[in-house]
Amino acid sequence: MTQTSPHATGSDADLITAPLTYRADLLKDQVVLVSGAGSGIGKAIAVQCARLGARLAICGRKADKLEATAELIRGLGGEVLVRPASIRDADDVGRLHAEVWQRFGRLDHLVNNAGGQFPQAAIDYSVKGWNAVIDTNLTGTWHMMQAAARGWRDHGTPGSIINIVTVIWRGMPGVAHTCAARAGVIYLSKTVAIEWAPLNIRVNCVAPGAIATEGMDVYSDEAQRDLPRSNLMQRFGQARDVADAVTYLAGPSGAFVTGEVMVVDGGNQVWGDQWTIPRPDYFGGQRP
Ligand SMILES: CCCCCCCCCCC/C=C/C(=O)SCCNC(=O)CCNC(=O)[C@H](O)C(C)(C)COP(=O)(O)OP(=O)(O)OC[C@H]1O[C@@H](n2cnc3c(N)ncnc32)[C@H](O)[C@@H]1OP(=O)(O)O
Ligand SMILES: NC(=O)C1=CN([C@@H]2O[C@H](COP(=O)(O)OP(=O)(O)OC[C@H]3O[C@@H](n4cnc5c(N)ncnc54)[C@H](OP(=O)(O)O)[C@@H]3O)[C@@H](O)[C@H]2O)C=CC1
Repeated sequence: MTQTSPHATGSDADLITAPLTYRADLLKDQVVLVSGAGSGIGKAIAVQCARLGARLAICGRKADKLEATAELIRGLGGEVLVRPASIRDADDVGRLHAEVWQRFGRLDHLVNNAGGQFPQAAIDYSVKGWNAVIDTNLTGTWHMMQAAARGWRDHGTPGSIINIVTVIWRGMPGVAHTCAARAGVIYLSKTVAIEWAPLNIRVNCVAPGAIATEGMDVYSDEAQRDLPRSNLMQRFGQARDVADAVTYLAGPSGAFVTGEVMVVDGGNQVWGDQWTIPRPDYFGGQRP
């Protein structure tokens, strides 16, 4: 993440030195493809996988951001294929996957992290704005999923897909387009988890709540002030919280998990503001 963002979850130094939750050879020699790895959550996932012994392929639209991530990985002694690509371009995605197989001869995990949206009242969406969010988060993710599955089918090897979505269950006013796209990804994932089980492919999602990354800068100051109050922890989560969930699903711990959505939201799902007893000071004190 950029060092200037108020939502930086930690420095590059933190990414490479923070204590690991998992043993350091957990993903030894496995190949992990991470989209959107030039910043925020994707960068944390890519660097953590490298620290766990994986070889990385990373993509995103902006080469300079990817190079910065690659530098960290190489600094750790890791191997990384850097491939600028837009997940919205199916042909480019096909070429990216072919390059991964050519370079490494295998792919073990695909982490579909690339995505994003902008806040706007749904009634005001332009066709172009709607399409940008759906094409990126739903269709782009699908291009990557299908290319990975075809690779595993053609090579006769197992694989796993982990799609980063978000906590859509209560609706999110202001980002209806992304709620639609992520709901699509979740049920796409559950469905192909069934279709692709005979190919030995597991398909799961990780749904983060509010995580401190520079991606948050697209929201107003007011929204950014309120978002940490959207969960029981009353704070932003960290990119590494999401990276740990991804690692759980990629590692041996995830071997019997498929068609699942792992929620990493500090309790956003159960947080509400209806009290039959006085509201504790922790949550802002008595109701007016
Ligand atoms: C409220 C309830 C809260 C509950 C609490 C829940 C807690 C969890 C909340 C977590 C929510 C999730 C957060 C995140 O995901 S943050 C990190 C993600 N990162 C980003 O979102 C990055 C920023 N976004 C983007 O980069 C883009 O939105 C997009 C991903 C779509 C990029 O696509 P593209 O590059 O094609 O986009 P363009 O910039 O070219 O724009 C295309 C058209 O889209 C319209 N548009 C774009 N931005 C805006 C805007 N700010 N307002 C209105 N319209 C916009 C527009 O039509 C663009 O076309 P034009 O430029 O020609 O007009
Ligand atoms: N931060 C949060 O609170 C939450 C985030 N998420 C999701 O997690 C993911 C990561 O978000 P976060 O790290 O916070 O935000 P960032 O904006 O930092 O990361 C998004 C990444 O996606 C890449 N990307 C966007 N469009 C494309 C595309 N068409 N092709 C390839 N790469 C693309 C961007 O790189 P580039 O610009 O170089 O293409 C960028 O690196 C996103 O899907 C986000 O919506 C979900 C829930 C909460």
